[in-house]
Amino acid sequence: MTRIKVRGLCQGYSGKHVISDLKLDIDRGVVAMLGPNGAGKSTLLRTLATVVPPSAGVVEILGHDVSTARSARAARAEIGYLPQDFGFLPSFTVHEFVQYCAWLRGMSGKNASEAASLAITAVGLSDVAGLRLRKLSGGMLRRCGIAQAVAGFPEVVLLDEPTAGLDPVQRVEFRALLRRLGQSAVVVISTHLVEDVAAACNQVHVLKSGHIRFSGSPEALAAAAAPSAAGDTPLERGYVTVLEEPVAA
Ligand SMILES: Nc1ncnc2c1ncn2[C@@H]1O[C@H](COP(=O)(O)OP(=O)(O)OP(=O)(O)O)[C@@H](O)[C@H]1O
Repeated sequence: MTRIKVRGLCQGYSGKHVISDLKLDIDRGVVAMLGPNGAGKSTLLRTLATVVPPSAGVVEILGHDVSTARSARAARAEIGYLPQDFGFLPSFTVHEFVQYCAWLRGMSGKNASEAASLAITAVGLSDVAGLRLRKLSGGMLRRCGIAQAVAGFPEVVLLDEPTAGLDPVQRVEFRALLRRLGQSAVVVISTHLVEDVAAACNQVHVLKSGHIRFSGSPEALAAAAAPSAAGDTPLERGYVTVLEEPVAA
């Protein structure tokens, strides 16, 4: 089943489109939205998360067309979302916060509590589960944000720059978590980091100026590299090549 289906999506701010006529089908696995600053990655994830309705076009999440409030609500129960600017409640403990976010998605209190414990363990925060969020470091807060997105193992997980602020060991552990999640859920991450794509993603879409410039496997992106392209790895060179290719008129 196509769990995320996008057709003719336009999205923007103050009447100016930052995403134009975008088409996307995502069935399973870990999928990267890779692109430079301002490409429209966060705008796309926000739209998939049903935070904002599409300006034009169709977005279907698990078969729900999210343009109406009712079907957006139905989809939201199965979406875990980590926004780029992740707001948190400083006086909540880690466990209370993750449980609260799971409860907001419609889980009962007991199930939400169990789901929170599992998610907190998955991101390596069990030792600080009782600590208030205002006491956490930036990297720990980011992991708490990831925990709330994956609590209860929703079918669709959307993570906006999830590895920002993580140290190298946490990043490696997080990629392993992504691979585990991707076995049952659709996981979409936005990132600037080709290392994240190489280590954890089955599929990558390169986004530039609101258009998809490449869709395929990380291996196919590496294979697209021009011999003269800048970059330290084949994947970086493939990414740079795709970004620099002229757009067909
Ligand atoms: N709330 C907003 N109001 C007005 N313009 C916005 C808003 N959010 C984003 N934009 C603009 O939309 C464009 C796409 O931004 P977006 O944050 O989606 O890109 P991005 O690929 O996620 O970038 P980054 O990697 O820097 O986070 C940018 O030109 C940005 O300035």
